Amino acid sequence: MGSTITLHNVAKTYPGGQPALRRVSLTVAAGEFLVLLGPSGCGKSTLLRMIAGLETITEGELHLDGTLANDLDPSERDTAMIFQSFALYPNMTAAANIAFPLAVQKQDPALVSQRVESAAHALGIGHLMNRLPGRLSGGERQRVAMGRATVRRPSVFLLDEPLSSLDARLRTRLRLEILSTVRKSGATTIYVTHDQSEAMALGDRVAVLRDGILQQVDTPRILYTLPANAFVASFVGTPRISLIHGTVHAPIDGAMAISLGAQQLSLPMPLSRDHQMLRVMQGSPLLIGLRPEAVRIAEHTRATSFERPLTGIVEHVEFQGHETLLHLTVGGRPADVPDQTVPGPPSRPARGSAADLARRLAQRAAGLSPWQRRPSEPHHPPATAVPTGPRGELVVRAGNGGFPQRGRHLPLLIDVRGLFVFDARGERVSPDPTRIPDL
Ligand SMILES: Nc1ncnc2c1ncn2[C@@H]1O[C@H](COP(=O)(O)OP(=O)(O)OP(=O)(O)O)[C@@H](O)[C@H]1O
Repeated sequence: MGSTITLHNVAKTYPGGQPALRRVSLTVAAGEFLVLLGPSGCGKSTLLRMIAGLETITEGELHLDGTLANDLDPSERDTAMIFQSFALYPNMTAAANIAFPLAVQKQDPALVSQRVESAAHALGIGHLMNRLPGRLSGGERQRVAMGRATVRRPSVFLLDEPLSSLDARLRTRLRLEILSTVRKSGATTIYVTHDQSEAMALGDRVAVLRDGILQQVDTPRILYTLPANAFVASFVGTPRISLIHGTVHAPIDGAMAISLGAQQLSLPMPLSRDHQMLRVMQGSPLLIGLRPEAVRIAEHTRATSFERPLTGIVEHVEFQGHETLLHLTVGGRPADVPDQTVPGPPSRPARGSAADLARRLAQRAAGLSPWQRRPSEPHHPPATAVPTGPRGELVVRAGNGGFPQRGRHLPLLIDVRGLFVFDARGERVSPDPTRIPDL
């Protein structure tokens, strides 16, 4: 059975260096498959190596099954670690390599050969058992390495980009084999990768790291649908979410709208609770996030009650084989993910009834002087308007209606229920904000 791994405010600073990890708190349940995801240098390997006992912990506590493990020797932790470049013993056959950890423990030879056989069978390498590593392909060697790690039946598997040196097809196949092998063993697994599609495919939950700070730990579905911030939103999902600078227009006596620069999206009435909250963001710089599935290419007359019209100009056509992506100019300014800020305590929990929120919003609106109120503006320009601004800031999937030429004007419909709104720090304010700003 797998161990529970608990990190409590764990930090790491290498001698003479910047902090590689800052106060990371995380619990991995027994038997869970957790993926650590983040860009190069964000601290993934450091965290894994600290759990394995290969790196000291500067601050904080690591518990394995409830026991403080900061100072335990690696051999006392019952973990097995697999690296990208896992070295096999070159002069030993695949079978001897797999058997090695048990041979060192002087286990009963009958048990050893039974375990080796079962590991080889599970990994589909039974026919390679008499070969030396030099006569195996990269993928076969990695399977032997997996066999060597699983044969001891550890409580915890720590996998550090084990497949990144393999080609895409083999990677996809082997990751399924890894998943099934560790699932069968019941061990707790932490799998490091910078490949978001691998993370989404494998993880029961995915922990996203950036600059040594844990951004979010959630199931792949929640990471995608409710990213905590613009960094997570842009790191997870292919094609990447389009982020555009925007503002909220909230006239007292008119419909609320989100401005994307040259064009606007009016919000459906009655306003949803999420959209009501956006009223208080009026005047603040925001990042508007649109995933391709919130946008369709269709005549404006075909809009449903949740869709709003926009016009885009085709800037670039990207053929991907299984799909074609269009990069469109809509007259907005593309936004970068804001720089990392160390998360502080929430300013105010986003709880409270919708009625309470509405009352506070009404109070705020009543306090505005007339010159602060904006006249209502048209919600979108005529379809013929040519947006200006930087190029190709909105990425959408081309439908089956052929691939439009560069420069062509396309009618778009945006499902405003699929809008993401982030504040200037990059934190999500819609949908379902994790904090609400002071009114
Ligand atoms: N032994 C070391 N001494 C000093 N600094 C180190 C050491 N190992 C890592 N670092 C630094 O700590 C930070 C985190 O490194 P780490 O290897 O954990 O990142 P990573 O997310 O695993 O990166 P990658 O995906 O490129 O392997 C980086 O800034 C790195 O330069």
